[in-house]
Amino acid sequence: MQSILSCKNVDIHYGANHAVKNVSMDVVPGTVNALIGPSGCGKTTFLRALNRMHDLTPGARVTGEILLDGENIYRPDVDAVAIRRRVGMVFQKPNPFPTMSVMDNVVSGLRLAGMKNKDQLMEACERALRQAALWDEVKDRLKLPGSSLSGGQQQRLCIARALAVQPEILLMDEPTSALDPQSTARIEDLMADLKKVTTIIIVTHNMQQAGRVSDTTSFFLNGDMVERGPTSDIFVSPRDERTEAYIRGRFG
Ligand SMILES: Nc1ncnc2c1ncn2[C@@H]1O[C@H](COP(=O)(O)OP(=O)(O)OP(=O)(O)O)[C@@H](O)[C@H]1O
Repeated sequence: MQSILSCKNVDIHYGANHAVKNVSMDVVPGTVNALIGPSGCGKTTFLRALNRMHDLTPGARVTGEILLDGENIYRPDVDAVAIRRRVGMVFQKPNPFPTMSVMDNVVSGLRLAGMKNKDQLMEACERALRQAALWDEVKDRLKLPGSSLSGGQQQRLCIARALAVQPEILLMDEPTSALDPQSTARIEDLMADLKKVTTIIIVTHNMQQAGRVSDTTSFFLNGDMVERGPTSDIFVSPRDERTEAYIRGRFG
């Protein structure tokens, strides 16, 4: 199957620190792809390169090619804001706009893109909240501030906000690390449905989570992508002894 995202020889530096080294990977549409590895190995740095978030990081430099539907997202004439609409992001800590209502949070990206029609906005809001498995809990509270929801609901609100603009890819940076086990389980359950509408790349510290939710797993160490493959292969029969040592809990 044709890749939706193709990374070729990607290097990322912060000044003299070579944080990601010559990483290549192809991502198939409609899959969940986990990035795992010990703290500081470059997972988040790599993830943030995939929607040009490093444009906003002083001293960060990305080289190599990152092709979205065959188009290099770093070409000088490509608009980073347009890329971030096509490649959405959910962060570690839920970050809804605190004073905006639930509905305004969800449709904020659509409003920025120029959508004004109230019926269309409402329709898009309901669709995104349903996709994020939050509609039933908030349908009577759409006018309350986003900050009035629980932590787990706020994270699903952020997922809905990211989904509202119908991104081709959703980047998730440890999306459950600030949540309790029950909220974590809800988001993990949600991912199987989300891949029907988008393609997911998720950074996780939690190997059990990677095993539960992902189709492919990539193991990073010291900025190198040591090994990548179907999640079952990586966890059952890794080819590289460093992957094996990590997944057996011998370091990290
Ligand atoms: N904004 C930054 N400026 C300078 N160096 C950075 C910056 N962000 C990360 N680094 C460095 O880049 C390397 C990779 O960090 P990164 O956050 O990508 O690792 P990680 O695998 O996501 O770690 P963790 O699992 O702890 O989040 C580390 O050496 C880190 O100190």
